[in-house]
Amino acid sequence: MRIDIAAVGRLRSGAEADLVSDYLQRFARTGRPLGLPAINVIEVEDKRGGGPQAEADLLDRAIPSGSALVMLDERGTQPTSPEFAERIAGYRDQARDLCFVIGGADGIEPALRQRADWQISFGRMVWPHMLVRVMLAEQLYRAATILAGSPYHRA
Ligand SMILES: C[S@@+](CC[C@H](N)C(=O)[O-])C[C@H]1O[C@@H](n2cnc3c(N)ncnc32)[C@H](O)[C@@H]1O
Repeated sequence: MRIDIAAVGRLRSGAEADLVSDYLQRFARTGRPLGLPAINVIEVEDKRGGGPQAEADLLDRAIPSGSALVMLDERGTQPTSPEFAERIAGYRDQARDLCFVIGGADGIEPALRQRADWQISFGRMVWPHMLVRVMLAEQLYRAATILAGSPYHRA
């Protein structure tokens, strides 16, 4: 199994980059004994201002073929953290590669979005994509702690 996050935009050094790096390191440490691999972040950037279609083309080329696609979108379903963890464990148990997709300022192009195996939302409000990256990294770490039975997730 491999897990990737394919995201539009380059995350420069700063608070968000530090948080993403910290949560992904924690995920790697907690996930290893559970059979969960370290997560790769794939960044794509369209410097010509081609909008969602150009970003979709770049994402399409960057997404590892055969991966189950989990798209981050405010219109998606809102799983609880334990449901999210269970779903990740399910992909692991099927030895299915997994790629999370985060769009750019104008969102994920509709045809690409329709290819999603699962669309998940962090609420109906729109968040900046770099913050969504932090939130996703935290939820992935939380999922690993839930699967490990560790006390991080207290709910
Ligand atoms: C600034 S938002 C784009 C919003 C855009 N209006 C749209 O229609 O998708 C950039 C990206 O952040 C992610 N995002 C923003 N808010 C989100 C939310 N509430 N839940 C899940 N993902 C979100 C999505 O991947 C989105 O493509």
